[in-house]
Order: sequence, then structure tokens, then C-alpha cells
Amino acid sequence: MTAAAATAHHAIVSTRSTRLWNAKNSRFDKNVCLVSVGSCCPGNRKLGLLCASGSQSSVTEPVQQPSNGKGDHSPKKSKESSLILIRHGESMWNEKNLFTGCVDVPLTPKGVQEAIEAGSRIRNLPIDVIYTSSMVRAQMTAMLAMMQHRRKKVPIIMHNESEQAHSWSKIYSEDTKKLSIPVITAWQLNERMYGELQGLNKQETADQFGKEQVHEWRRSYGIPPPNGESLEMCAERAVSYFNDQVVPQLTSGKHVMVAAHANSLRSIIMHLDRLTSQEVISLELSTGIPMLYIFKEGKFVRRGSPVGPSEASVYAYTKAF
Ligand SMILES: O=C(O)[C@H](O)COP(=O)(O)O
Repeated sequence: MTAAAATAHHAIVSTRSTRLWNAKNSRFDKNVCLVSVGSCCPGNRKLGLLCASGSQSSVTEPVQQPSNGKGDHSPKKSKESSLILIRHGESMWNEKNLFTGCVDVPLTPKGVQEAIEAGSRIRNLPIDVIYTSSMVRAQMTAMLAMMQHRRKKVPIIMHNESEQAHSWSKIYSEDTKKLSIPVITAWQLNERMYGELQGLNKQETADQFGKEQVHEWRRSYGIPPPNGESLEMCAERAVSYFNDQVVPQLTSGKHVMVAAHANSLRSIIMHLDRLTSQEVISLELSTGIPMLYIFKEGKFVRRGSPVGPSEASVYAYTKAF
């Protein structure tokens, strides 16, 4: 459902203007209206993306910059780049309220729909490279979202697990390459390993161990579930990978989407927003809701979550803009 259709369904409950990528000038400067639309029950609020003028943004790939008279016709490096983070759509164990962690389960039909809807929200944002975890629920989300993208480029999972895998997946047409977007999978972006909770029902676990104990395992920074990873341990791999692999892409002017998991993304957002170990406890991410950051001069500015702190479970830790 496009944002406009979503709006038709719901009263607009809050709006926030932000900027969209204007490839002509290689920067984000087009004012758009990010709307948080929702029916009377706030839990159904959806994020939509509408241009302030009501028309679709004129987002295109960076075009050849006018020559600067010195014969330099190479396109200027973009001054800003975009980072889209998205938690996978609802998985079959999310639906059953089971701790999932590193168990590799697929999306539900609802999760598929969430991924498609997310794609319609980011269809005009520039994306040059996609990172996913090695889990199918994140990869399905990225692929389904990209099916909605305006540029209709083909996302292609890169196979570098062996020399043979790399050579056997080579593309021999430059034109075809230009019509594709590389998808890099990384175990470092996998969901936190939930140890002995994996496969257990979350409610039954709370009944057995107590609500506070389970909340501490699920949301604290330093306390791991039994024989599992704490958020801190997850951050050690996820944030390191983000800094080593994703940040250089953004620095070079590439626009990136990362499709991953509740806790591997919580650890990355904690880093980007410089949240304390106390603040991160209240950070919740909904399935399939894209979040946008602008990367400029080495700094990240959050753009994609205009909802207020009262919007539970979408991106709960959101200071007023
Ligand atoms: O692994 C899981 O069970 C979910 O991805 C996230 O679970 P959580 O919300 O309990 O961290």
C-alpha cells in the first residue's frame, strides 16, 4: 500500500518535513512530508513518505555534473549519502512468539506484505548497495522491498564464499551489471544468538523465569540470555562490521540499505545515535519499518523516524526533531 493509499485509509496523525535525495545536486535538499499515518488505534500507525508538493520526488541517479570549465567532467562525489536500515518483516517464529535468534526461519505472508510496503516507502530513495545478514528472513525482506524500487534494478546476492562461487557467479555484460544492485550477506549482521531461549515461547519463558528477568535478557546491554549473546556481544560483531564495511561505502558516496534484525540493528542504532546502555533498553524496532539516516562529513543524522517518543515499537527512542 503506497503512503498515499495508507493516508487515504487513515487520518494523518503527525507530520514531519524532511529532505529527499536530489541527485542533480548530489545532496538531500528536497523537502518532503514524512507522515505518520494511523487509524484511531495508534498501534496501527504506518510511516509514509509524501512530497510536500504532493508530487513524487524527482529522485534519479547522480547525473553528469556541469563541467567546471577545467575539463573535469567526472561527476562530483555526492556530498551526502543515505543509509536505510530495516528490520525484516514478520517471521514465522515472530508470529508464534518464539525466541528466534540465529535460527533461520522465513517470513510469514504478513511479513512478505510488510517488506513490499516498506519497498513502496523507499522506492524513490537512492540505493547503490545492499547488506543483509546471512538469514533468509532478512534477505527475503531486502529482495521484496527492492521489487518496488523505482529504478527496477535487479538485486543480486554476491557469492564470495569460495573462489569457485565467485567465479561461477560472474556477470559478463557491463550493461546488465549496470542494471543490478550488489547484495552482500554477512553473518556479522545476524540476529543476536539467543542461546537456550531459541525456540522457547516468549510468554511461557516470562511465566517460568519472571517478566523482569526476560525483559533484562531481551533489552539490556550487558546481560546475556543463558549461553547466548548479550546486546554488547552482538554489537562487537555487528557494529564492527558496519564500521569496517558499510561506512567506507557511505564515505565514497554510495547509498546503502541494511536489512537485518531487531537486535543487530538495535546495536547499530545505539552506536549511530550514541545511546547509553540505559537508553537502549527502551529502543524497540518494528518489523518491516524502514529508517533513514543521512551520512554527511562522517556524521549520521536520523531522518526516517518522524514519529514521536509516544509511538511505541516503531522506533520508540525518538527525540523530538
Ligand atoms: O530473535 C527474536 O526472537 C526476535 O528477532 C527479536 O526478539 P526480541 O524482540 O525478543 O529481541
